[in-house]
Amino acid sequence: MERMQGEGELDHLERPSHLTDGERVMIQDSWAKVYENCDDAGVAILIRLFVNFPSSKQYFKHFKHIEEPEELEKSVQLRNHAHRVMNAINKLVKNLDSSDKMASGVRLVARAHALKHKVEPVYFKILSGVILEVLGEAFSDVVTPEVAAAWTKLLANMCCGVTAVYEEVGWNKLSSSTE
Ligand code: HEM
Repeated sequence: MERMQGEGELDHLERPSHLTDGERVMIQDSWAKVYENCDDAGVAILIRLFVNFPSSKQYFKHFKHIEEPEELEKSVQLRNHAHRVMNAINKLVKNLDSSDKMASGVRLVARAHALKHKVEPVYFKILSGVILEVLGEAFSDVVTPEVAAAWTKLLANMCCGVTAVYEEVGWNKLSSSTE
Protein backbone atom coordinates (compact mmCIF):
# COMPACT_ATOMS: atom_id res chain seq x y z
CA MET A 1 0.00 0.00 0.00
CA GLU A 2 1.10 3.54 -0.71
CA ARG A 3 2.86 5.08 2.26
CA MET A 4 1.43 8.59 2.86
CA GLN A 5 4.65 10.02 4.20
CA GLY A 6 3.23 13.54 4.36
CA GLU A 7 0.74 12.53 6.98
CA GLY A 8 3.10 11.09 9.57
CA GLU A 9 6.86 11.27 9.44
CA LEU A 10 6.84 14.82 8.16
CA ASP A 11 4.77 16.32 10.95
CA HIS A 12 7.74 18.49 11.82
CA LEU A 13 7.05 20.25 8.52
CA GLU A 14 3.89 21.71 10.01
CA ARG A 15 5.50 24.36 12.16
CA PRO A 16 6.86 27.50 10.50
CA SER A 17 10.17 28.75 11.83
CA HIS A 18 12.52 31.58 11.15
CA LEU A 19 15.58 30.93 8.98
CA THR A 20 18.85 32.22 10.42
CA ASP A 21 21.39 34.02 8.22
CA GLY A 22 23.59 30.92 8.35
CA GLU A 23 20.74 28.71 7.19
CA ARG A 24 19.98 31.04 4.29
CA VAL A 25 23.58 30.88 3.15
CA MET A 26 23.60 27.07 3.42
CA ILE A 27 20.43 26.89 1.32
CA GLN A 28 21.78 29.30 -1.32
CA ASP A 29 25.15 27.53 -1.59
CA SER A 30 23.70 24.05 -1.83
CA TRP A 31 21.00 25.18 -4.27
CA ALA A 32 23.64 26.64 -6.60
CA LYS A 33 25.02 23.10 -7.03
CA VAL A 34 21.59 21.56 -7.48
CA TYR A 35 20.48 24.21 -9.96
CA GLU A 36 23.49 23.49 -12.18
CA ASN A 37 21.75 20.15 -12.73
CA CYS A 38 18.27 21.66 -12.70
CA ASP A 39 16.56 19.42 -15.26
CA ASP A 40 18.07 16.12 -14.12
CA ALA A 41 17.44 16.89 -10.46
CA GLY A 42 13.86 18.02 -11.15
CA VAL A 43 13.03 14.92 -13.16
CA ALA A 44 14.64 12.64 -10.52
CA ILE A 45 12.52 14.28 -7.81
CA LEU A 46 9.27 13.93 -9.72
CA ILE A 47 9.95 10.34 -10.79
CA ARG A 48 10.59 9.46 -7.12
CA LEU A 49 7.32 11.19 -6.17
CA PHE A 50 5.27 9.36 -8.78
CA VAL A 51 6.88 5.94 -8.20
CA ASN A 52 6.71 6.05 -4.39
CA PHE A 53 3.35 7.83 -4.23
CA PRO A 54 1.46 6.71 -7.34
CA SER A 55 -1.74 8.48 -6.27
CA SER A 56 0.06 11.78 -6.92
CA LYS A 57 -0.12 10.96 -10.66
CA GLN A 58 -3.91 11.29 -10.67
CA TYR A 59 -3.68 15.01 -11.51
CA PHE A 60 -1.61 14.54 -14.64
CA LYS A 61 -3.75 13.30 -17.47
CA HIS A 62 -0.85 12.54 -19.82
CA PHE A 63 0.95 10.06 -17.58
CA LYS A 64 -1.40 9.03 -14.78
CA HIS A 65 -1.59 5.47 -16.16
CA ILE A 66 2.14 5.04 -16.71
CA GLU A 67 4.02 2.96 -14.12
CA GLU A 68 7.49 2.32 -15.54
CA PRO A 69 10.01 4.97 -14.42
CA GLU A 70 11.70 4.77 -17.86
CA GLU A 71 8.39 5.62 -19.54
CA LEU A 72 7.53 8.32 -17.01
CA GLU A 73 10.86 9.97 -17.71
CA LYS A 74 9.89 10.48 -21.35
CA SER A 75 6.68 12.35 -20.52
CA VAL A 76 6.76 15.95 -21.71
CA GLN A 77 4.14 16.87 -19.12
CA LEU A 78 6.33 15.43 -16.35
CA ARG A 79 9.44 17.19 -17.62
CA ASN A 80 7.56 20.49 -17.90
CA HIS A 81 6.30 20.22 -14.35
CA ALA A 82 9.79 19.32 -13.12
CA HIS A 83 11.08 22.46 -14.79
CA ARG A 84 8.34 24.60 -13.25
CA VAL A 85 8.90 23.19 -9.76
CA MET A 86 12.65 23.82 -9.99
CA ASN A 87 12.12 27.37 -11.27
CA ALA A 88 9.68 28.13 -8.47
CA ILE A 89 12.16 26.81 -5.87
CA ASN A 90 14.88 28.88 -7.52
CA LYS A 91 12.74 32.00 -7.08
CA LEU A 92 12.11 31.09 -3.45
CA VAL A 93 15.85 30.70 -2.83
CA LYS A 94 16.61 34.00 -4.61
CA ASN A 95 14.03 35.74 -2.41
CA LEU A 96 15.13 34.27 0.92
CA ASP A 97 15.82 37.79 2.18
CA SER A 98 12.34 39.06 1.36
CA SER A 99 9.52 37.35 3.20
CA ASP A 100 6.99 39.34 1.14
CA LYS A 101 8.35 38.10 -2.17
CA MET A 102 8.58 34.54 -0.85
CA ALA A 103 5.01 34.67 0.40
CA SER A 104 3.67 35.99 -2.90
CA GLY A 105 5.46 33.23 -4.86
CA VAL A 106 4.03 30.53 -2.59
CA ARG A 107 0.62 32.18 -2.80
CA LEU A 108 0.56 32.12 -6.58
CA VAL A 109 1.52 28.44 -6.74
CA ALA A 110 -0.89 27.43 -3.96
CA ARG A 111 -3.87 29.28 -5.47
CA ALA A 112 -3.33 27.69 -8.87
CA HIS A 113 -2.98 24.20 -7.38
CA ALA A 114 -6.08 24.60 -5.23
CA LEU A 115 -8.37 26.36 -7.69
CA LYS A 116 -7.17 25.17 -11.09
CA HIS A 117 -5.46 21.82 -10.59
CA LYS A 118 -7.43 20.77 -7.47
CA VAL A 119 -4.39 19.11 -5.89
CA GLU A 120 -4.87 17.91 -2.29
CA PRO A 121 -2.52 20.00 -0.11
CA VAL A 122 -0.97 16.91 1.53
CA TYR A 123 0.94 16.34 -1.73
CA PHE A 124 3.00 19.47 -1.07
CA LYS A 125 4.26 17.87 2.14
CA ILE A 126 4.87 14.59 0.39
CA LEU A 127 6.79 16.35 -2.38
CA SER A 128 8.83 18.23 0.24
CA GLY A 129 9.85 14.93 1.83
CA VAL A 130 10.83 13.57 -1.57
CA ILE A 131 12.88 16.70 -2.38
CA LEU A 132 14.82 16.28 0.88
CA GLU A 133 15.38 12.60 0.19
CA VAL A 134 16.57 12.99 -3.42
CA LEU A 135 18.79 16.01 -2.71
CA GLY A 136 20.34 14.20 0.25
CA GLU A 137 21.20 11.24 -1.97
CA ALA A 138 22.18 12.94 -5.22
CA PHE A 139 24.12 15.79 -3.61
CA SER A 140 25.38 14.07 -0.48
CA ASP A 141 28.65 16.04 -0.61
CA VAL A 142 26.84 19.38 -0.21
CA VAL A 143 23.67 18.35 1.63
CA THR A 144 25.17 17.69 5.05
CA PRO A 145 22.78 17.08 7.98
CA GLU A 146 23.01 20.81 8.84
CA VAL A 147 22.17 21.83 5.29
CA ALA A 148 19.32 19.29 5.19
CA ALA A 149 17.93 20.81 8.40
CA ALA A 150 17.93 24.27 6.81
CA TRP A 151 16.10 22.91 3.76
CA THR A 152 13.59 21.17 6.04
CA LYS A 153 12.80 24.52 7.61
CA LEU A 154 12.39 26.26 4.25
CA LEU A 155 10.12 23.54 2.90
CA ALA A 156 8.14 23.53 6.15
CA ASN A 157 7.57 27.24 5.76
CA MET A 158 6.47 26.72 2.17
CA CYS A 159 3.99 24.01 3.23
CA CYS A 160 2.60 26.28 5.96
CA GLY A 161 2.10 29.04 3.38
CA VAL A 162 0.39 26.57 1.04
CA THR A 163 -1.92 25.32 3.80
CA ALA A 164 -2.85 28.90 4.75
CA VAL A 165 -3.77 29.73 1.14
CA TYR A 166 -5.81 26.52 0.78
CA GLU A 167 -7.74 27.50 3.92
CA GLU A 168 -8.23 31.01 2.59
CA VAL A 169 -9.75 29.79 -0.68
CA GLY A 170 -12.05 27.45 1.27
CA TRP A 171 -10.41 24.20 0.11
CA ASN A 172 -12.49 21.96 2.39
CA LYS A 173 -15.71 23.43 1.09
CA LEU A 174 -14.45 23.32 -2.49
CA SER A 175 -13.37 19.67 -2.32
CA SER A 176 -16.50 18.41 -0.54
CA SER A 177 -18.81 20.30 -2.92
CA THR A 178 -17.74 17.98 -5.76
CA GLU A 179 -18.66 14.81 -3.86
C1 HEM B 1 6.92 22.80 -4.73
C2 HEM B 1 5.77 22.40 -5.19
C3 HEM B 1 5.20 22.76 -6.54
C4 HEM B 1 5.50 23.79 -7.36
C5 HEM B 1 6.51 24.91 -7.13
C6 HEM B 1 4.67 23.65 -8.54
C7 HEM B 1 4.68 24.52 -9.61
C8 HEM B 1 3.81 24.46 -10.69
C9 HEM B 1 3.74 25.46 -11.73
C10 HEM B 1 4.59 26.74 -11.77
C11 HEM B 1 2.78 25.05 -12.59
C12 HEM B 1 2.35 25.76 -13.88
C13 HEM B 1 1.55 26.98 -13.66
C14 HEM B 1 0.18 26.72 -13.13
O1 HEM B 1 -0.68 26.18 -13.84
O2 HEM B 1 -0.02 27.06 -11.98
C15 HEM B 1 2.26 23.79 -12.12
C16 HEM B 1 1.29 23.03 -12.74
C17 HEM B 1 0.76 21.86 -12.23
N1 HEM B 1 1.07 21.27 -11.03
FE1 HEM B 1 2.48 21.87 -9.74
N2 HEM B 1 3.89 22.52 -8.42
C18 HEM B 1 4.19 21.95 -7.21
C19 HEM B 1 3.64 20.81 -6.68
C20 HEM B 1 2.68 20.05 -7.29
C21 HEM B 1 2.15 18.83 -6.75
C22 HEM B 1 2.58 18.22 -5.42
C23 HEM B 1 1.23 18.37 -7.66
C24 HEM B 1 0.39 17.11 -7.62
C25 HEM B 1 0.71 16.01 -7.01
C26 HEM B 1 1.19 19.31 -8.76
C27 HEM B 1 0.37 19.22 -9.86
C28 HEM B 1 0.33 20.12 -10.91
C29 HEM B 1 -0.52 19.95 -12.09
C30 HEM B 1 -1.50 18.81 -12.36
C31 HEM B 1 -0.24 21.04 -12.93
C32 HEM B 1 -0.81 21.29 -14.33
C33 HEM B 1 0.08 20.50 -15.27
C34 HEM B 1 -0.19 20.72 -16.73
O3 HEM B 1 -1.08 21.50 -17.07
O4 HEM B 1 0.52 20.11 -17.53
N3 HEM B 1 2.08 20.32 -8.50
N4 HEM B 1 2.91 23.46 -10.96
